[in-house]
Amino acid sequence: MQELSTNRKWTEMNIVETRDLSKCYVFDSGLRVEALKDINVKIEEGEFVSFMGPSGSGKSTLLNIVGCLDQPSSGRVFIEGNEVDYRNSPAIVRLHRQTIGFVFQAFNLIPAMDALENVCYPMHFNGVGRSRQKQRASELLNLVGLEDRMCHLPSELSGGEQQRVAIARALANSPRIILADEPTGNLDSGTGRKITDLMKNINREQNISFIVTTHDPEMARAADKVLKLNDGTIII
Ligand SMILES: Nc1ncnc2c1ncn2[C@@H]1O[C@H](COP(=O)(O)OP(=O)(O)OP(=O)(O)O)[C@@H](O)[C@H]1O
Repeated sequence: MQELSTNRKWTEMNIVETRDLSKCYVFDSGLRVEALKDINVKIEEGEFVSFMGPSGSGKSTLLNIVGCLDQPSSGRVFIEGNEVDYRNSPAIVRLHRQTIGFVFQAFNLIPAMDALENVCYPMHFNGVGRSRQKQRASELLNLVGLEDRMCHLPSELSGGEQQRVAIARALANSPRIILADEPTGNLDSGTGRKITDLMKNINREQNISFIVTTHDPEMARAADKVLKLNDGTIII
């Protein structure tokens, strides 16, 4: 009883929390890669947090586990105070539809859909009406500076423009958390700054928590908190 009430207190202020989270990849050869070792992080609602660290330090692995795209080897993850059960597929789908938005490093846009339709797509699964989908998608594409590219296919957009569509798509269902892997990594510095400002404005205005892996000092400066990883552990 006492343990339960302590757990509740610990989680209620945090939108994301990990406890002793570890990830170990084991290969057929017997080789083990300890990508994460006993990670404990607490991210408050509305916080903008950056994960920084050298290549291979575990940033993407941590982001993917928090985003329920991958499972930990051991340890626990709490989203909005609820422990994630990685075996409960319907619950994971709900988290992906309603709570967590993603920006992937490789964009992951649907090639046959234009920019507007790519942003509409996640809203379709949340039962948003067609005209509202188009209105919101159009507003979001305006926000990321692509008002004159709405009818372009991904193949007709630059890498930077595709990433901006991906950011607009991540915002489509007004998630509580956006997880972004190097969101400005493929943008020129001016566009990157606009995207950083946009993310920060949305973070402030809508109280959406952002967790971002980045090497970009501008993005790190925009963060409320920077967590530095090295060799699978948090060093700050
Ligand atoms: N699917 C996988 N199978 C085996 N090892 C993996 C896998 N994914 C990541 N790793 C290993 O886990 C460690 C952490 O990788 P991760 O991609 O999380 O690092 P990162 O900090 O995001 O790096 P980068 O900045 O280059 O993207 C690395 O040693 C990597 O080789």
